[in-house]
Amino acid sequence: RCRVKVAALGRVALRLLLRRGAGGGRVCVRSTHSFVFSQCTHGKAHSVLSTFDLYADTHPSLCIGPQTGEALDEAVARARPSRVLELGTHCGYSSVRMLRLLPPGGRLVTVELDPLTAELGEELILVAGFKHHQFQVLTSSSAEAIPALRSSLELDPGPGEGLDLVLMDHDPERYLPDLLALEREELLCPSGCSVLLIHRNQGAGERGGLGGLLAHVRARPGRYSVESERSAMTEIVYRKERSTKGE
Ligand SMILES: C[S@@+](CC[C@H](N)C(=O)[O-])C[C@H]1O[C@@H](n2cnc3c(N)ncnc32)[C@H](O)[C@@H]1O
Repeated sequence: RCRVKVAALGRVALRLLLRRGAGGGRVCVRSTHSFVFSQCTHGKAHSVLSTFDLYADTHPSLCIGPQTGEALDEAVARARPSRVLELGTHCGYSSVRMLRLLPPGGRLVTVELDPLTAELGEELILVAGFKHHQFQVLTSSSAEAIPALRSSLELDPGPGEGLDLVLMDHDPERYLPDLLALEREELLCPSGCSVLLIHRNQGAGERGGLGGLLAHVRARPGRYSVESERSAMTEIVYRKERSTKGE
């Protein structure tokens, strides 16, 4: 009876260890960076991405991963953006995913609050083969970065041109205030801007920060439409040039 109890305890301990290793433990930016840096083929974006995925198979990770990554690839292919803003760089996984799909002359500005994460993320984007004329990492909160974005994006003053795509994967409580700030600063391209919102917890779409944003969007059908909702990503499209009756 004692052997059976010890074996059962062993199984519980193993399950806890595995759960902690694959998802329940703490995300370590340094460990993610050093694994990807040392295991990938430098200069190859696809190798950097698959090495991130390999790491996430056995370690806690905040990267969007391959499934949401595919939904992101499709949204980028549809929008064919030249100017992209990402809020929440982390280690650069989604930055690399988007950069590899941008046309020549395309540019990504990615914003990361934590200085160490921003530094390590920037290094992995360079390791993937991208150059500083293609991307810029801004070490700042989204709230501070947005009012200063016009110069980083090399946009002319005033409306007319702007961001073609925005990926929000930072803090869901900031999704609505940051969208409002992007509108206020006239940074969203008036002829169409895809705004991609990552929601990691199932059902979170209708709660908390993302819920507030979707309520704002649905209340303004002349300006926004919800394009798709799949694989933990909701895509909305902003357009200012069509009829804005009642706004
Ligand atoms: C979930 S991770 C982003 C993962 C990334 N999109 C990927 O797939 O690799 C969120 C990141 O946003 C950063 N962050 C959180 N709040 C932020 C804010 N207000 N402004 C800028 N970055 C923020 C965090 O430090 C973290 O690195």
